Amino acid sequence: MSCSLNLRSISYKKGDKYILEDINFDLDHKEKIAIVGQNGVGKSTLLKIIAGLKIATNGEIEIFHNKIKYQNDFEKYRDEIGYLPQDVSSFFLCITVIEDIMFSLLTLGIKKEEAYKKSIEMLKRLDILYLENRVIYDLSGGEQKIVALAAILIKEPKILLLDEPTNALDKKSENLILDILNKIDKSMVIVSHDKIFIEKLASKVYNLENKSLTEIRLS
Ligand SMILES: Nc1ncnc2c1ncn2[C@@H]1O[C@H](COP(=O)(O)OP(=O)(O)OP(=O)(O)O)[C@@H](O)[C@H]1O
Repeated sequence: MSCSLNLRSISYKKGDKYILEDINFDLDHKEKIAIVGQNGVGKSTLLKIIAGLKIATNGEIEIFHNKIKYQNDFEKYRDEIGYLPQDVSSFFLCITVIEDIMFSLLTLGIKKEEAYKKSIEMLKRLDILYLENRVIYDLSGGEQKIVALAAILIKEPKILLLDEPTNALDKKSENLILDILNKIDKSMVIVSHDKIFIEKLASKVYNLENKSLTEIRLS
């Protein structure tokens, strides 16, 4: 089976306490899986380990069947992995919405005119064109979340790691995001407390409890 991600016996220790122990899962190409669990069980920590933002204490990660040995190895996959943090307030690098969305493309070497055109298309797709010239830090939490998602999606990463993509969103925005994510044929790991959202998006659901993952059925 061709996989985007393989996690083998991943553990993570904070101080003298294990937060995660012996975590294993495979994410097939274009598969969408969800991780649920109570507050503080380590869901965000696990996503950060996969994104290369935290180093596992033990265990092994493979990305596209390549073993990640050192944190630097994650650099090779920076453009392939789109990570949406739970709190996006420190996610942005530019002042206005359009600048931030374009920035992702300019760093990929795309010319300014083309980057602008694509960014406008993405804002339209996410129904936030009206935010184009707004200062990001003046936006609501929900608006910031959608802008962050736009900045990630525009780079067309092969793996999406989404931490609570719908918290702070109203029903209309949530449905729009659900529709967009359902249409994206990419591998995804979604952490969410929103069971209805997960049911409509993920083909597998794992519960994180007592430091380990168990596959569950929601209904
Ligand atoms: N920077 C940190 N310093 C100290 N402890 C931390 C830090 N980050 C996370 N933790 C602890 O690690 C544990 C797991 O946190 P994590 O944020 O991964 O949980 P979570 O399952 O994502 O929770 P939530 O559903 O509330 O977002 C918690 O006990 C938390 O207090």
